[in-house]
Amino acid sequence: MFENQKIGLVGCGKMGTILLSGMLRNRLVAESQIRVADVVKERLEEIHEAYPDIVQESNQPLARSVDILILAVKPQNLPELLNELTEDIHSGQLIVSVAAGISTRLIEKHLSGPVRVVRAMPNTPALVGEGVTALAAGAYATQKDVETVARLFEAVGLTVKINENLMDAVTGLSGSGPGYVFVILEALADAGVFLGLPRETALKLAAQTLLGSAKLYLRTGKHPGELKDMVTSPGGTTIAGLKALEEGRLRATLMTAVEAATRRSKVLAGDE
Ligand SMILES: NC(=O)C1=CN([C@@H]2O[C@H](COP(=O)(O)OP(=O)(O)OC[C@H]3O[C@@H](n4cnc5c(N)ncnc54)[C@H](O)[C@@H]3O)[C@@H](O)[C@H]2O)C=CC1
Ligand SMILES: O=C(O)[C@@H]1CCC=N1
Repeated sequence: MFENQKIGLVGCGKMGTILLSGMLRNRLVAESQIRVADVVKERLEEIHEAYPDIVQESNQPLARSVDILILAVKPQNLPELLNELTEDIHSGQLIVSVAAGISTRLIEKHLSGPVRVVRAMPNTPALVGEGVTALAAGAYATQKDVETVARLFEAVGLTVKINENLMDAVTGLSGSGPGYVFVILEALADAGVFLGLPRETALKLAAQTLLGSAKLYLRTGKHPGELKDMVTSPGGTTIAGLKALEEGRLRATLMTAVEAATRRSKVLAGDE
């Protein structure tokens, strides 16, 4: 599908390189089809060591020469980058932005003429091919463009298509979600350690329990409440633990966390 297409990546930080390695691992594209740019020389040196056939260029010539341009700089750096690239990006290209909180409308406003923009919100489990990425089309992007971008992100996990007005909520839930899950993982392991388990064993038990439970949900499609009931014997151990979770307001706390991150995404967008 990407044969003969040139893919450009501006911003080779955490998310940019996760995507890069996923695309290459899955042989969606060859190294020689990729152009990368970053303002930090060390990042480019690391990429050259790992992928010697990837072409390195500065932002403007890169933006001019590629078919698909992925923008993976921090949201705070994106407006300035778009100003730099206004004259280079043209209507024949497909632009992909992973920046939290930056709308396709804002990106389109910085560009001259109608440019097809698709916004993506991936997450870090993409590093091991288990990410989830939400995709939304800008004003000029077609469903086919969204499908094209989905193919790229399927190299690093699942994809979902959404309306862009829900993108801040996605950012608060799955974009930021790995942060919450690692705190939960660490807390479960701490509990095991408190009760005498070796740290390594406790972490393995906790991590596989999270992974297995998530898979059980995804594979069976059963309601989470039903799966919870499956493990909860009357008068047993789980219900005692669940009561403590309710007393600690775990559900409300998680909902507040997602809400706070969503609000922050809106602030980054300048919506609040
Ligand atoms: N890290 C994460 O979990 C997720 C990040 N994102 C989004 O991905 C984007 C990148 O985030 P990270 O990779 O975490 O940040 P990062 O700081 O690791 O990477 C950003 C890279 O962009 C480079 N850069 C900055 N200004 C530049 C410019 N003008 N030209 C070329 N390169 C430039 C930096 O040197 C850096 O290597 C952000 O917009 C963020 O909102 C989206 C989903 C998840
Ligand atoms: O914390 C952040 O702003 C980025 C966006 C989603 C995940 N990490």
